[in-house]
Amino acid sequence: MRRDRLTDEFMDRLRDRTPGETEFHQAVEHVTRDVITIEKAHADYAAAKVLERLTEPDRIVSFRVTWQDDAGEVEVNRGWRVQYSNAIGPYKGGLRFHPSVTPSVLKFLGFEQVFKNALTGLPLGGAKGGSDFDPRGRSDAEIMRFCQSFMLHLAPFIGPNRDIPAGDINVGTREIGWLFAAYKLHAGAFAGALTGKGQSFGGSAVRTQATGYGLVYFVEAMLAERREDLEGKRVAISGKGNVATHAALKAAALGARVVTLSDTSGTLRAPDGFSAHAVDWVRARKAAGEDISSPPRDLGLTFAEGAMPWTEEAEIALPCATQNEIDGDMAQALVDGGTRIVAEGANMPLTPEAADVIGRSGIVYAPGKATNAGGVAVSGLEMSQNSHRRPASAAEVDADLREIMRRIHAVTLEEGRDGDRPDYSRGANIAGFRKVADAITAMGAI
Ligand SMILES: NC(=O)C1=CN([C@@H]2O[C@H](COP(=O)(O)OP(=O)(O)OC[C@H]3O[C@@H](n4cnc5c(N)ncnc54)[C@H](OP(=O)(O)O)[C@@H]3O)[C@@H](O)[C@H]2O)C=CC1
Ligand SMILES: O=C(O)CCC(=O)C(=O)O
Repeated sequence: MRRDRLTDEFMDRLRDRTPGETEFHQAVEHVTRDVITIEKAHADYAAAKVLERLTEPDRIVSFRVTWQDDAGEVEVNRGWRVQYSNAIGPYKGGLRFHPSVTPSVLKFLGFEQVFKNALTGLPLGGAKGGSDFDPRGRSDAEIMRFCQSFMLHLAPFIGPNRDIPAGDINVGTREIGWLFAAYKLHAGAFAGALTGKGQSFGGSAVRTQATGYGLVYFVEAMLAERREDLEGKRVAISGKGNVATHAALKAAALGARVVTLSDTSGTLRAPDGFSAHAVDWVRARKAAGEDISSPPRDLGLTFAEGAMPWTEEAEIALPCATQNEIDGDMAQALVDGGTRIVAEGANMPLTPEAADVIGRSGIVYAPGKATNAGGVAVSGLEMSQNSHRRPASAAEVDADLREIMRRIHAVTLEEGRDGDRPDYSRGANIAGFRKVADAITAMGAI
């Protein structure tokens, strides 16, 4: 990573204030290197101490979640909601249920969400929440009871004009249904305090697909800049969840050959490209809580235990699993394999070492805060539909999503033009920062 004295001093102060929060420091440093000189050059931003304010969440709600397992035993987990910034709109961002969830992880995700949501052009503040609850190996009834208890604790702090959670890792439409039912009981009212709802009770068409589709629309726009398209391109994707599988389906529909999907057990390879049928099989494994190690013969897939997708030759790489999934060695494998574009479906999938390797290579890199913003953008559209009490058709939402992703691409490119090779990362950081900074400075010191 580029080094500069101002950022190093800023980061030293942050690390002193927040010891041990490594994921949070990683996310903040990435943004700070691009925006600290913008803040210093802008007298209002500097006087308002925008960056210092943006490295402290508005508040963190922390709670105990007690629930009963199928054997009747009491289980205790921890839950949090990081309400990061509501400078440009109500708090908005997903809920993650995974044993790796900590306040540091949720602070990094909330921080990223602030800039991402600003880039959508919609009035959405940033937040993130979740629990260290591990749904793996739990029955449906146990997961439902956990969701109900989690929401009883969270409900007093959210609402349609206050904070609107949605899904993230291990929180899909099914969990949102259980969370929404508990919210509705608590509030004594039917209000759009969650997005990603089922379409029969206020959910938007295309929200489930939106992050993966949006990622591919962004890549389409990157290719169009070079007068290219997806036809015939080899695309390596990691993950087997919501984002990965919908990115795979959309990329294949636009003519690309998707050559990998993966989970924590290993990587599935499809030298001739995943068919929609093969992607459906992967989705079904995820829904059943099972790994992808035994694909049926007729799907044309081979499984490599413990392997990652990045040694497979591909022009385009879409990491869609989780943070820090690509380390320096895997980034080098991407460079050696001739990858030309890395666009992030996951939030912060590159370690700092991987970001350095890719930064020094000729790869064009686009960060998650721009490329995976399609999910939250359609959540914003769901909020509008709920307020108007008027659902939109799938065709309307998909067209809006594509247009929003094109606009995000245009804005990040405009701010990130750098010779022949666009710096989308710098563009996204600066464009997101300016929007939030303008709102913060306009509101004075409070
Ligand atoms: N859902 C959304 O709308 C949005 C999601 N994102 C981001 O996208 C990423 C994926 O989220 P989502 O698809 O919703 O989550 P899901 O829960 O649907 O899927 C996540 C999948 O990733 C796999 N995985 C986790 N770690 C690894 C790893 N190291 N290597 C390979 N596979 C791994 C898991 O495998 P296993 O089953 O083995 O654990 C799991 O199946 C996250 O970073 C999330 O924050 C960003 C914007 C919006
Ligand atoms: O739709 C939302 O509010 C959540 C999206 C999300 O969590 C994300 O963009 O990482």
